[in-house]
Parts: sequence; structure tokens; C-alpha cells
Amino acid sequence: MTMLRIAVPNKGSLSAASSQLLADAGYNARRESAELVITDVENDIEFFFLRPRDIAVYVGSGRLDLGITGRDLLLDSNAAAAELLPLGYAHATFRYAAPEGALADVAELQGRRIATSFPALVRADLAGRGVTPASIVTLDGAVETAVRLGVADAVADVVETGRTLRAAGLELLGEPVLRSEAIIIAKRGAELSTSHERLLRRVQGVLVARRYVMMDYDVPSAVLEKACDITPGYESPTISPLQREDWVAVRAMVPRVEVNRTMDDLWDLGARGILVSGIQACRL
Ligand SMILES: Nc1ncnc2c1ncn2[C@@H]1O[C@H](COP(=O)(O)OP(=O)(O)OP(=O)(O)O)[C@@H](O)[C@H]1O
Ligand SMILES: O=P(O)(O)OC[C@H]1O[C@H](OP(=O)(O)OP(=O)(O)O)[C@H](O)[C@@H]1O
Ligand SMILES: [Mg+2]
Repeated sequence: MTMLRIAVPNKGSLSAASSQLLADAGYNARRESAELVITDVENDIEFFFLRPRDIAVYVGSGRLDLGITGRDLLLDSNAAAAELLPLGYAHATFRYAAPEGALADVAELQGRRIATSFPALVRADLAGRGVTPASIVTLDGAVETAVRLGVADAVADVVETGRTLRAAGLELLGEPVLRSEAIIIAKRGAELSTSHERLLRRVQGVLVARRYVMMDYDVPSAVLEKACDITPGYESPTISPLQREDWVAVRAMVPRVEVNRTMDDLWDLGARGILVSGIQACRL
């Protein structure tokens, strides 16, 4: 069996969180310095550190088995690669923007010059709307400045907080073109081997452990059904007997963001001894 080969972002917004995710999944993908390739002998995997924008190209060509990149970068690449798993970080939207008060909606991009680092994505989106721009000006970054410097009338760019846009005197135009986040990709149509699947399962385990906590509580049997409606668990809550009659213990996974509301609801229902603990790792 050949070694699994994975592409990992070497720079930018995706880089640190991707290395952390792999480390949490038990892989030795820590770069001491500027290594371009790291071999994790124990797990029989090679990690190739590449520019996020290039990762879809390598994976689409079949030279690397899997890669971590951004959904927006994948869609802009036209590579023969497909999304396998969203990773829950590097969340951003991709949007049009124009000088404040200049344009009313996306249709008014007709006949305008649009600056972007994602020309294929923009071309496809505008074609889908039947809008023909005068030109698409492809820039490497700091796209927001293109309007002020007179090389474009509007921009299409990654927006997280919107701070960069506002600072450049631009306002959003229309709804987001897409919502992006970090994703794992594979060659389109490729069959997944057991070692691919093992890596995906490990990463999924980390994501679930990050998203959920374990909740334990005691509740009168009379309201058990209502309690289980509040904490349905990931699959199904575990119910155990208590020595105290007419009470049971319940154990269920709860989304981290809902922990406090869930505890309030359980308390109001009559549950007591509510304990919350973190999940270190899991396979579900
Ligand atoms: N401010 C941001 N917040 C969240 N995600 C972002 C942000 N900027 C870029 N991204 C996302 O990061 C991914 C990689 O983009 P890129 O490699 O250009 O990162 P970057 O942080 O912009 O790096 P660079 O410093 O090289 O411009 C893209 O999928 C993009 O959606
Ligand atoms: O909505 P915000 O929170 O302001 O974030 C969005 C900005 O962040 C990224 O820029 P980056 O700093 O990577 O510079 P770049 O444009 O040179 O890539 C992106 O390209 C936007 O410009
Ligand atoms: Mg950038």
C-alpha cells in the first residue's frame, strides 16, 4: 500500500488552524521551520505544504490524495476536485461591493470593470445572472483598493467582518455569492481507500469533539420523556437507573453553543445534578 499524500496550506488564514486540526487528529504535521514536506512515519502519511490556491490543482491532478483548502478557492480553480468535508474554520463570504451609493444592485455590474482575485468564480456567477461586465481585472490581493486607484468600478472579494470594505469606502452589493470555509477535497470521482477514510473519520472525530459537550443529569422518571426532548443526544441519550426511586440518570451529547440554555430548560423541568464535561476525542 502506498503512503497517503495530503496537501496542507502553508500560509494565510487557513494555515495555522489546519495544522492544529491535523495535530488534534493525532498526526505529526508540525513544521519546525520551512520544510515543504513532512513524513508522519507512524501514520504512513506525507504532508505537502503548499499555497492554498494551488492545492485544488494538485489534488485535481491526482498527484495528491486529499487537500485542505477554502471552498471559494476550490470553486475558482476549475480543478477536477470535489469537496468531501467542511471543517468549520476560515468562515467568510464572497461578495460584490461598490463605492457607497454608486450602484443599486448586482444587475448594475453590467458594463462595469470588476476587480477580483477570483476571476473564474466571478465570471461563472455573473454569467449565471446574465450580467456581462466590461472586464474582470484580476489582482493578487488588496482588491478593495482597486476602485480608489481607478482600475475598477466594483470589486468581488472575501468578506469576513466587512472592516476592509468599509475602510475602502465600499458597500456590499446584493446577497453573498457563496459562503466559504475550510474544506477537505479529493479528486473528483476518486475512490476512497481505507486510509483516506481513516483520516476523514479522525478529522470528523475532532470536529464533533469541538462542537459537542457531554451532559449528565438526574431527573424524575415522570418527566424523562420531556428531558429527552431537550437533550436528544447525537444518536440517543443513555438512561441509567438510580438508587433513588422514581429518578433516572441521563447522559447525552449537547451542542456546545446550546449548553447554558439546555441547563436552564432542564433545571426548570426538575432535573438536578447537571454536569457538563468536554469530549477529548470520539469516533461516531
Ligand atoms: N479575513 C478572513 N477571514 C476568514 N477567512 C478568510 C479571510 N481572508 C481569507 N480567508 C479565507 O482564507 C482562504 C485562503 O485565502 P488566502 O490564502 O488568500 O488567505 P489569506 O489569509 O488571505 O492569505 P494572504 O495573506 O496570502 O492573502 C480563502 O478560502 C478565504 O475565504
Ligand atoms: O471583512 P474583513 O474582516 O475585513 O476581511 C476580509 C479581508 O481579509 C482578506 O484580506 P487579506 O488580509 O488576506 O489581504 P489580501 O487581500 O491581500 O489577501 C480578504 O481578502 C479581505 O480583504
Ligand atoms: Mg488574502
